[in-house]
Amino acid sequence: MHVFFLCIFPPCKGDISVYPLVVLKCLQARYSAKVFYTHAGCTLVALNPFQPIPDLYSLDVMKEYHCAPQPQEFKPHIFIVAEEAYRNVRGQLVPVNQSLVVSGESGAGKTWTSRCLMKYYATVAASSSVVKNQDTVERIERRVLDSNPIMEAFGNACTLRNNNSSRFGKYIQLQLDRCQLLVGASVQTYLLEKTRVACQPANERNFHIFYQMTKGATDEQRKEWKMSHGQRFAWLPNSEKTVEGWSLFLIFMHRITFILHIALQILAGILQLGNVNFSSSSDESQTYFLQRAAELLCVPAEELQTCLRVRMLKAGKQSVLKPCSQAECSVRKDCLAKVIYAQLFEWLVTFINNSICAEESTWCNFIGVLDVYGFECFHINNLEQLCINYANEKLQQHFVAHYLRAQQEEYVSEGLQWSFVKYQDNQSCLDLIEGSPVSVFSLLNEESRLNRASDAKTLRIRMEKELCNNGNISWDKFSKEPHFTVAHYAGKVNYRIQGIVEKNKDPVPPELINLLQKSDNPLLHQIFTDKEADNTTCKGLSKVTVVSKFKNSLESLMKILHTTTPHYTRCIKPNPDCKPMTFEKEEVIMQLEACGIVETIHISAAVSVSLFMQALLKALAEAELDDAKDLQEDMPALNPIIRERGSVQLSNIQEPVTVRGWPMGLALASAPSITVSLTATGFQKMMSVMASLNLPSRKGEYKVETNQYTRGLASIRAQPKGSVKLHCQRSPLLYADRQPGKKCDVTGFNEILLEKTL
Ligand SMILES: Nc1ncnc2c1ncn2[C@@H]1O[C@H](COP(=O)(O)OP(=O)(O)OP(=O)(O)O)[C@@H](O)[C@H]1O
Repeated sequence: MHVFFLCIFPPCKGDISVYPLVVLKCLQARYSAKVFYTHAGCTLVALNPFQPIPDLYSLDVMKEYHCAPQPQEFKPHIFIVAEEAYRNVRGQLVPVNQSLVVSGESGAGKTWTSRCLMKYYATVAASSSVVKNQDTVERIERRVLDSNPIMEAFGNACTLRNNNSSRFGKYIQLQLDRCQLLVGASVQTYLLEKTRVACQPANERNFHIFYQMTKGATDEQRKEWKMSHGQRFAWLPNSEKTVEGWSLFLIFMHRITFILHIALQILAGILQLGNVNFSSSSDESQTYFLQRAAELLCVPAEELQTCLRVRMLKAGKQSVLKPCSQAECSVRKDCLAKVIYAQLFEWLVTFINNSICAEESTWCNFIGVLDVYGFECFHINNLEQLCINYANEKLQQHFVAHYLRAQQEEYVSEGLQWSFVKYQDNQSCLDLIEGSPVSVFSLLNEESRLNRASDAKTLRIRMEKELCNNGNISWDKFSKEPHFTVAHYAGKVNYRIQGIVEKNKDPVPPELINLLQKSDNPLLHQIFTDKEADNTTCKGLSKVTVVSKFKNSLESLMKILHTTTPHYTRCIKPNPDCKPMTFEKEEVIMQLEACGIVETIHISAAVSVSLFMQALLKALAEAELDDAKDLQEDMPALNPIIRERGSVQLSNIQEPVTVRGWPMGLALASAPSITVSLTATGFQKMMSVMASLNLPSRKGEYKVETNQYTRGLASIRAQPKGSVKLHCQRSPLLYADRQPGKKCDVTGFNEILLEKTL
């Protein structure tokens, strides 16, 4: 039997690693032309300009997008995403509720984007009713928008990567009534970085609210907060820098309610607590600050001191008191501050929700905005990064499922067999992290429940033994620090084991909770008494670990996401120094990997090669030629190639070009180059089919249009020695701005590029 080759290859050669580079070039060219938004498949890529762009988000622009018959034909913009979601609700397209998922690394522009989205809805979803019911509408829009700076004051901080970094994730649900008017909102938050209260990384700061208080306090407030002029606080490093959100804080102070005053008094107590030093040489100052802290927290000073200095050990029914070492006292002090701040933040979110949430009977649909931390990989990674990256894995899985579903719908409507395409998703990585019966989380939880100090080396050995069947985990046995490495969809991350179990336990000595429950501060008393009722604090037995709590909250989020129509926006930070108009390629390429854009291209490539082949076969079959059968018999040869993405050579890349006046467009078709063995008969039949199809030919090359199936094009040329070269292209993944009023014809776009290569 002779073996011939059917080569499908795209216009120019390269390999899989070239893809992100082409996307990069396109984004860079657009950035330097001050074009910050780009569509990439079903995702909007948003580059951070790091400077205000006049009129990009003005009221007029909002109206333009809102009123356009086809906003998607306008320049890519966050308002297209906003409007599309809004119209879906209006059209009651199932699923009617929408989720706008905004992701990206710290400083990439997620909060900015979320704010833009909220302002958009506060404008367009209210405008038509202003006349009807001005008071209510004005109030609710304002209240929703006003809740932002309050929450940012408590949950944001100045970090090395962003002067206004959100240290928590949030899902804001904008509630719409039957006429799609904004009638309320609610906020769900995730994983506040509470360690920052008592420990700020070098050159970073504590939460904004503390600086706003120390700078903005009136004399009267200073007195109330027992804060002398110019007093320095150990937990407020870098106080000399400008205070983020200070002007908003002043407005906030004017409108502040009585209960928020009480909350600020508690924060003042935390600041004084931070100045308590347990070294024996500073007994006097210890008493001084401790006294102030106790007064502000409304607890007896001696009891506070005892709680911080003496540990209660349970031995059967007996309790034994044991003095703590200096280091242990500090840990207890930090723990007290963290638990107070975390509970206060939770209370604040409930407080805000109570003031902005509409009554259930008044709203019927919602648009959710999800602003979560992006994938993180630092030099040292701990439990926080594991949780964040786990959340990103979950979201990536959701994104891929959505993306494939969208493609599936398109292809099924075109009569193609979707079942042919199998894609290996990130389930095995999720199994590794959260799966049952054994996973990283289950082992951490088991270890956390044992009543003994955890040993990093022993835990590593246990992990290795229990999880060795999962290919996503590995270990460098020669590393000094015990760690484990997880191969995430966005790259490998090393997690340090030392301290991870303690973080997961997040222990709060019961003595501290008892003390806070006795507080005369009504708010402090309330939040800790309520907590006891819901069993989440450490009264000893029913402690929920950090990963369990996070997993549960993420599962609820995923449940909501699964019932909504998602829209994805990936924010990209073009340089680490937050400089305007500076595009650093290495920085961007890492984020393209981390936000899953590269992964999407891979999937798209795997999908399209399969579908393209099907389309071609279908075209041949529809020409009523039996000969296509032989080709179909050879199709199974494609399966393994498609499944093992690594063996598929991707090489159909075009440089960014200017076509038909579309600036810096990019044709990035997603059909890779593959080699398939055909039988001699198969090859001959294929050639005779080609000849009988009456295709237009140029220089001995045939051009087949398969747009009715794939919106793609192919050109086929018989090669010497009996092989066939097939150029194929599908819809570009990334495309240029579409001209207003003119439908973007992606096929036409490809056609031009194809003509160039013929
Ligand atoms: N579209 C934009 N136009 C102008 N400036 C922007 C835009 N997007 C972001 N910025 C600037 O970038 C800064 C960082 O953005 P933002 O706070 O939204 O990042 P983030 O992704 O939410 O970061 P983190 O995860 O740390 O909270 C903003 O304070 C703002 O100065």
